[in-house]
Amino acid sequence: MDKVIETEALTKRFGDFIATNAITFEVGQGEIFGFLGANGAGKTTAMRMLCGLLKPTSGSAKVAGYDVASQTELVKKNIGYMSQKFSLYEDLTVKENIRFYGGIYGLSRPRIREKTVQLLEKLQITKEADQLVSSLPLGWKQKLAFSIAILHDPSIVFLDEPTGGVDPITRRQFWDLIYDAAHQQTTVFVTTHYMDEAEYCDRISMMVDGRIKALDTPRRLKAQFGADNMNDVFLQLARQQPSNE
Ligand SMILES: Nc1ncnc2c1ncn2[C@@H]1O[C@H](COP(=O)(O)OP(=O)(O)OP(=O)(O)O)[C@@H](O)[C@H]1O
Repeated sequence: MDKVIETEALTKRFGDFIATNAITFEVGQGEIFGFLGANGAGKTTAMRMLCGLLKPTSGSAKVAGYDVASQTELVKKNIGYMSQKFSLYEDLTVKENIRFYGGIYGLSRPRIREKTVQLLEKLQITKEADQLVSSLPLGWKQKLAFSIAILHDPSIVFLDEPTGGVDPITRRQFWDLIYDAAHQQTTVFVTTHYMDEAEYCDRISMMVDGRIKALDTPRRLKAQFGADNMNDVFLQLARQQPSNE
């Protein structure tokens, strides 16, 4: 398995507070890696470091082969990122958003045109191409934001709670797009609060108070914790006493 993310004791402190505490893990090419934890567990902080947006206090990480502290521009070029408040421009049309981000990612005009047609067809929104993004339902915006995050064919895409606020069917459709990307060998690194989504991941890490407390396939985690579902695994981990390691 080619590794596209490798971290070694990656740590972020804010003053005396340790938001991400010496996390070490690897993610392979084409893997769907779920990054789970309660609110405030340190997921967004870790993800921002991996995207080259936040300098680690100590430890190290390589993403797509580049060091996240010293090669931030190369990291950013090789990843896609969809934040919780995904970054589409509401006052631009669907097509204008695609064109805008295609330009930011450095795609040529013909390539942007080609990608636009493909994307609109895939999402079945060709008719809506000239509508303002603000007029689209939330689930469509999420799918559009994801498709735009991978417009430049990055080797990894980071998704920070990409499906918040939509129903299970719409979430399921979103995950079809994730599977497609993974089949094309794009690595998907995803945080979520939804435990049904956790089941869709190849492997999952569970973070508690800045540390990774468990990391494995959903099936093995359930076996390890004697749990029927991921929610149960999550609750068991969250209930454990803080350790003094
Ligand atoms: N810039 C900052 N300065 C100080 N503390 C911060 C800063 N950014 C995050 N924190 C703290 O670090 C902790 C981890 O935050 P983080 O956003 O990484 O958690 P999270 O697991 O992503 O949570 P959520 O699911 O709510 O997004 C929180 O207690 C947060 O208040």
